[in-house]
Amino acid sequence: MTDAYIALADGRVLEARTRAPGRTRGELVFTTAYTGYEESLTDPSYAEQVLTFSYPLIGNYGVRSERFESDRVQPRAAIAREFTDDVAEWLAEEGIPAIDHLDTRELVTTVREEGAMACGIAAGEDVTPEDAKAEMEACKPMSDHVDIGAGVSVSEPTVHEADPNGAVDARIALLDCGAKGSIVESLNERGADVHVLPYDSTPADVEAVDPDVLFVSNGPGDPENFEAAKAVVNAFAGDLPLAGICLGQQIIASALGGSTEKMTFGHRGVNQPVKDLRTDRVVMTTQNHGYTVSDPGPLEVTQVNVNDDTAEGLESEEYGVITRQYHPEANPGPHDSLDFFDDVLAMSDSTAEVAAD
Ligand SMILES: NC(=O)CC[C@H](N)C(=O)O
Repeated sequence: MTDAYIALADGRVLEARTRAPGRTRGELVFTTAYTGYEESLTDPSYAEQVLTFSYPLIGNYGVRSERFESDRVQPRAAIAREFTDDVAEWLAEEGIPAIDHLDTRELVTTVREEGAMACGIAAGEDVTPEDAKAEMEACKPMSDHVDIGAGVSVSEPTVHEADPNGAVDARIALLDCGAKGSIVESLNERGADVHVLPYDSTPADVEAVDPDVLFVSNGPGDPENFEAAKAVVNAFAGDLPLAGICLGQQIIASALGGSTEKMTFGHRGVNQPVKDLRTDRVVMTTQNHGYTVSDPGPLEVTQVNVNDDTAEGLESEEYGVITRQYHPEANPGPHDSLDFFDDVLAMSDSTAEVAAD
């Protein structure tokens, strides 16, 4: 039954079935992840996007909040060939439109060829193709969401205490530009206290924490719009070890004089091959990004994507920087690169002291 429409920026309108009603708009992207739909749907990096799953059946092992990466569903809408009732009910409760029974292969091929694009969705009783088109026409380009961090960051500093059995003793200031919960957990379980700070914190706010490492999180939107975070990175570069994941890598590179650019359709999935240029070792990684570092500035590109050679890891001994474009914390996806967190904590003085004891 057709009771839903998706209008694409290329002028087409596709018919679908409503699984959760509503009207909305966003940047149409796809993930090839075949597992981890709860984690993906709660990843704050998907804010202002409409997420299409290329894997055809989404929801076949239920919905459990233990697997959530934040406290709500983050994309503006979700699309699959088929959603189970569990997922459809969850999305409906959250007020997130969901549609299925459309040819998602066609949608994914379109995005691969034409790039991530504006779309509009109208789902539910009495909607028309014109409703979907009106939503699409009101959709802003991602770079116009200049204050996107405000919707996904903590509003007050929040402390997540270390697991007392963790191997290290360190304090991390995590600039929360839309952080996934697993990043905090990965640091806590190794023994680091994590002070989560608002995305627009000042250098003085970071100073107040007196951290061993400044960590810039993942997050949605165009990295060039995170002016406050770039200023914080600049204030501490060379004085404090710096680490970043995804948006964090982009912000750190840009702050230190490099640059970023938008990719055609980005990398979203759980089997992106990344090669470490120093060891020639390739690991499978989880990814979710639409921008990339095009110029690393003073940082060295230490890891690249095997498919398209884009920068996956940046480091600098001089500045004390280690960043990743992919998601070492996994969730969803492979655990092959969890040692990133050990490498980050090895940069902190207190780790060195503990190790020397
Ligand atoms: N997962 C992320 O941190 C994404 C970073 C950035 N918003 C991008 O799309 O490239």
